[in-house]
Amino acid sequence: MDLLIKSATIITLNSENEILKGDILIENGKISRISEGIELPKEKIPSTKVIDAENLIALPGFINAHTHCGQTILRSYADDLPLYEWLFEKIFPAEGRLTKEIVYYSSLLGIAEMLKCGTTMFFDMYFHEDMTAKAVLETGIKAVLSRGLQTDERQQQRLDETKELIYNYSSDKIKVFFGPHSVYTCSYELLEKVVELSEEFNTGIMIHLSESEDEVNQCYEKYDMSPVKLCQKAGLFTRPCVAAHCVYVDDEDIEILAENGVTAVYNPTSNLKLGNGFAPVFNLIKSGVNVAIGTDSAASNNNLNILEEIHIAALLEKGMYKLPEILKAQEVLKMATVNAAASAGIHNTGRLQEGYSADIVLIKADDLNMLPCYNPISNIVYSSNPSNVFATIVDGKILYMDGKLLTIDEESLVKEIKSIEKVLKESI
Ligand SMILES: CSC[C@H]1O[C@@H](n2cnc3c(O)ncnc32)[C@H](O)[C@@H]1O
Ligand SMILES: [Zn+2]
Repeated sequence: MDLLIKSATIITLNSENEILKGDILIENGKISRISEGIELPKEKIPSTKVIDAENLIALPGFINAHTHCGQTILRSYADDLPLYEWLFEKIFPAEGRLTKEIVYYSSLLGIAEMLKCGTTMFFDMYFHEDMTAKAVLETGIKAVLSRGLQTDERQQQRLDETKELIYNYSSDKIKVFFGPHSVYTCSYELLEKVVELSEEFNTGIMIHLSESEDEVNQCYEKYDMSPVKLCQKAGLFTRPCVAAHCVYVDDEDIEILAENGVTAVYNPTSNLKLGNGFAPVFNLIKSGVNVAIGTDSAASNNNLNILEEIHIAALLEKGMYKLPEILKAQEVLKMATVNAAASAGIHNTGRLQEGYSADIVLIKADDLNMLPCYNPISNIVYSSNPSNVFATIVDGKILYMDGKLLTIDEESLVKEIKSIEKVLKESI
């Protein structure tokens, strides 16, 4: 069914602060027209659903540029720990117990939460990633997926799984990237191999990069250079590269990221919760680095609420520099939309523009916490929460509307998650 969104307040993100009042016509999953007073021809009326958006704000769907959807099942399993203790002593051993079936339901749980927050696409790194792909296709959300890679006796198997993902799932909905986990879990040779393969398969790379002080110190000890320089040396930045965290990057690192068109993904909550500190977001942007925004996983955040991430991102920088104008609301909104799409070379989403995919979030503008509205962009960044999300639309299909998930059976998902929780409580 086609869609006509009538009389919306439209944040296009096409140009600085462009806000229109008008209609959006969606045909065959694409935005075919944005204009005032669109009238449907008679023959189109039966096949077009009309949404009265007089009290709604329409903007590009949010893109969560770094998460681990299959890890949602470990929410609140290991909290208040530093990164390496959290990862090596708690998370990796627990992940050994996660079956394909668990990762499937965990992915559904993560996707359900993201849809309720207005997310239309996410970047993911995990294992049993074919199960995340299955959940993506069933629910209708979009994703850039990667099988996490590490150096050990199963390194080749993980590379083979990445190739299988590419063969089996690459489509309009799913892009597959190579996902070397980090410089501390991957050998230099593996990093080089990933570059070679990403060239061969004409795809990109996502990696955790310079997340903690320990990572950087160990990298200097082992390689006598920073993680950013090591990745550059291995050739990672000759490919489209999405680097999560980038907390401990010095001026030379930032220049390298900017010159090579690397996207840095800001994960403020995860960085705070794991005690890793604050990424130099202002310096990154000022130096020309493309910055996107991500929640990281529900095991380190502990939610997948991109609206909260946007809010925290906008506030942190102001407080750190004691400069409220340093990171404006519109800039943060771009990180969660346009910039993220650009990071994967996807040029038909992240904006509301004719010809683009209809990946749209509709936000209620007349909820109490959204009133009054002198500036819709400010209200979204500083005032909104997931209860204000009215609809999440991907490729013109409504996946969430008025409190209901339309492609996920929420009741049976809750039952499945509770029974998995029971099993995991006894085994991890
Ligand atoms: C091998 S699949 C991906 C792997 O990444 C782990 N992970 C999740 N969050 C983080 C983080 O912030 N830093 C490093 N690694 C992280 C996840 O548990 C999976 O094992
Ligand atoms: Zn991560």
